[in-house]
Amino acid sequence: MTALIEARNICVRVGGQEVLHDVSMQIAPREIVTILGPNGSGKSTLLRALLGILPVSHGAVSQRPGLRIGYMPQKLHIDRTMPLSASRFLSLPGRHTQAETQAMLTRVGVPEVADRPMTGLSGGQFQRVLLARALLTRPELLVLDEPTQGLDQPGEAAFYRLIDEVRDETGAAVLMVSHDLHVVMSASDRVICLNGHICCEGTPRVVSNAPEYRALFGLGTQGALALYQHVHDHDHTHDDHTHDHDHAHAHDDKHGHHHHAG
Ligand SMILES: Nc1ncnc2c1ncn2[C@@H]1O[C@H](COP(=O)(O)OP(=O)(O)OP(=O)(O)O)[C@@H](O)[C@H]1O
Repeated sequence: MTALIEARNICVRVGGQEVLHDVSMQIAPREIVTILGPNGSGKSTLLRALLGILPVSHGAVSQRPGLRIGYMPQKLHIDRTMPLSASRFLSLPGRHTQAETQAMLTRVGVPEVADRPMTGLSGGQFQRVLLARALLTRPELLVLDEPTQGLDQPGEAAFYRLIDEVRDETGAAVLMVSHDLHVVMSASDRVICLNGHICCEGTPRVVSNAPEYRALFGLGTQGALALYQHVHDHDHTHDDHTHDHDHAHAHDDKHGHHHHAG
């Protein structure tokens, strides 16, 4: 298989409830794919199922053999009573040398935090250290769960630029969850709109014009829609439909082969 990672018709149950139903997706090398969806729509669950942290109740997940993944989780609890410096934090999982951790902190733009305690870092510094940790494994796939949480808008934009640079430098594919429609729409090759199942997917342009996406995000999408209205190709074929089974697909997307009923 050419995909780095693939889910085929997976269902995932959490706490006795089916959180994901019949989800199929795959990530190709070098792609930046973003999962969008309301709170509780199963985004983190999908990442965790793809990573093999959560079992699937139906379907299958496969990874390319030997695939190296760097994972940045949504939440990471650091014990406040334990004085843990950023460089020590980075050296722990993979036994990286101080030179390696320092070089990575420099790469992600926070060389000054090496000797500072993790609990004393700002939100933006903390997220960059988490990215550095994910990058130290030299991943072919970076999995980022809401990587810009707690960042202000300039911080967020800078973080997405950094991710884009990293992809260009290392060739890693990126799969991330984000709520920031503006940045997501401009920084992703492909967007997957999730609400327990895949509602629509495709290039940002296709998804931002999909009725499922608009229904899911309602008025909150005005900014992102305004941003893309003027560039979209005025293909309004989907807008004319009123029934529920009109799922948008990316016509210019070689991976857009999913046909899910609502
Ligand atoms: N440990 C758990 N026990 C019971 N239910 C859970 C557990 N973890 C998650 N869930 C439920 O599974 C559903 C999906 O959760 P998930 O965290 O994947 O959503 P999400 O889309 O990432 O949400 P958010 O945008 O708020 O981070 C939610 O309804 C949540 O309440």
